[in-house]
Amino acid sequence: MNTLVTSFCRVTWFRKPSFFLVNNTLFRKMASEAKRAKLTDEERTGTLQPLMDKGWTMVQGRDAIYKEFLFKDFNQAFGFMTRVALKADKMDHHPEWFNVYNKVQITLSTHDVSGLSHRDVTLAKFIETAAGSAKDD
Ligand SMILES: C[C@H](O)[C@H](O)[C@H]1CNC2=NC(N)=NC(=O)C2=N1
Repeated sequence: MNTLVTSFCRVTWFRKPSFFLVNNTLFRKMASEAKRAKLTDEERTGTLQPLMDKGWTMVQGRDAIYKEFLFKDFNQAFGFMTRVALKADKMDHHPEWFNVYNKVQITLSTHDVSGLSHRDVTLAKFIETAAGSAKDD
């Protein structure tokens, strides 16, 4: 725990769980709840379109996104899944996925709000990067 005190403000930062107090107002928790709130219509246009351009599609009958990834072999696919799994656990946000040999099918949605949230967008962006680097394995 770290505390910074100036004449007008007192900031206390807790490492685990990571949140901070500014003049006794709890911040990180609010930010974390906002990340798990359902995306608004305005947020969807800005954040989902770049993912759709990369091949993500909306799941029929569900507020969720989906993409299939193909790799050279199982080794490459599993390397990719390992990177994603570590990130997902750090975020406390887990994908629904299915793997056979070199194929990984991924559905992202936020179960707590029964729909898409900022966490899905963050994880999808990470997945795109991880898929790119897995091809170098
Ligand atoms: C208790 C725990 O924080 C929740 O169950 C987390 C775990 N991982 C999760 N993953 C996903 N995709 N959606 C969630 O709402 C979610 N919630």
